[in-house]
Amino acid sequence: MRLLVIGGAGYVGSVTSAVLVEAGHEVTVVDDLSTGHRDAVPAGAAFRHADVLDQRQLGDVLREVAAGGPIDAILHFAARSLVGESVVEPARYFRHNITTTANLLEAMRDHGIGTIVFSSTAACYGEPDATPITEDMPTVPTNPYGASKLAADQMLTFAAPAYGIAAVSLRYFNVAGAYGPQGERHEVETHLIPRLLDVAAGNAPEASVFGTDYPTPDGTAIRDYIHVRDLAEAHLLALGAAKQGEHLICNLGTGTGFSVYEVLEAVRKATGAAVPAAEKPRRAGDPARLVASAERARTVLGWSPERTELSETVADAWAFYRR
Ligand SMILES: NC(=O)c1ccc[n+]([C@@H]2O[C@H](COP(=O)([O-])OP(=O)(O)OC[C@H]3O[C@@H](n4cnc5c(N)ncnc54)[C@H](O)[C@@H]3O)[C@@H](O)[C@H]2O)c1
Ligand SMILES: O=c1ccn([C@@H]2O[C@H](COP(=O)(O)OP(=O)(O)O[C@H]3O[C@H](CO)[C@H](O)[C@H](O)[C@H]3O)[C@@H](O)[C@H]2O)c(=O)[nH]1
Repeated sequence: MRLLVIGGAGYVGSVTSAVLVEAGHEVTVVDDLSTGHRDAVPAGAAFRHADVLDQRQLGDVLREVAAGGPIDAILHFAARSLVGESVVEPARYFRHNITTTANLLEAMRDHGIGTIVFSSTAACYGEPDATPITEDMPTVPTNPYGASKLAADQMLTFAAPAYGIAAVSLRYFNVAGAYGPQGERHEVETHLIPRLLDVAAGNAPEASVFGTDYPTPDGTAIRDYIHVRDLAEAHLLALGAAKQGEHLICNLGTGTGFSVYEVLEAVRKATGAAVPAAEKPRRAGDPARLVASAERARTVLGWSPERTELSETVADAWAFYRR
């Protein structure tokens, strides 16, 4: 397939681009490098620098790429995705995450592009009453980031039949790990594993454990850490499963949760470093427990995660960090 990967210079987008290229697809990455890196784009993919918030820039890229042959599908990873920042800049988050999606959907209609795979998030569910989380549970986001992603999902639900396109939203839980030279490299890093690796490497003095009074066995928050390589495979399967006029939503997680203390232990083991950690108050808006049911992804996409050992995921992240 001829594919456009919007946001393919970022963490998840670069790993997925590498897997798509390996599978024999023709990939063009479109990215404004606002949080991504030019050198993260795999060698076998073409690159176009453009901001998809700007319809003119997007139109220029589409015309240029389509001149070489029809575009079969778009994978849309581009977003503002820092939960804490979204709480202080809600309008910016809504504008970015909704407008990028709206621009891409209208461009698909205008250029006859039939399929979109969208990066959605577990943050759409907010504070669920129960785990594992299935796609039919209530979506009540607790922060503007999750709300803006949910709004984009809803846009896809209406746009799929209206424009006759095939849409798939993949709701990632906590993405972790790396795939060779592609990994997590955010300038502003809020995610647990890379922050712990910073301490292990001596680049930060001490780790923070946000909240030790959650109703969980050890008092720290539980998350479902999905290996980025497994996540990338799901995008390949989603391209095959997408149906014209329909919007499919699938959770992607392992179905197993680990607490912050368990992740800290895994990082200490993988790195051999002491990783001193201080107990801090809860981070605003953090749910106690987010664990996916990936049953729908299993049955509809034929997907199942293969890298479910936390130790392996952390070891891959550490190997990338040390490069
Ligand atoms: N990392 C996670 O744990 C996680 C979890 C759930 C969902 N997600 C979603 O997955 C997607 C990818 O996340 P990530 O961690 O790889 O983020 P990232 O910031 O590493 O990647 C996003 C990429 O999009 C590019 N981009 C942003 N705005 C753009 C624009 N207007 N035009 C062109 N390019 C633009 C950035 O430069 C960057 O390369 C996001 O949509 C995020 O909301 C991530
Ligand atoms: O230094 C840290 C960083 C994080 N945490 C804790 O570790 C857990 C995981 O935090 P992350 O920041 O790694 O990830 P989140 O669970 O906040 O992820 C949320 O935000 C992500 C985007 O940033 C995704 O959208 C994801 O689906 C959504 O649940 C949370 O309990 C957090 O409080 C710490 O204790 N110390």
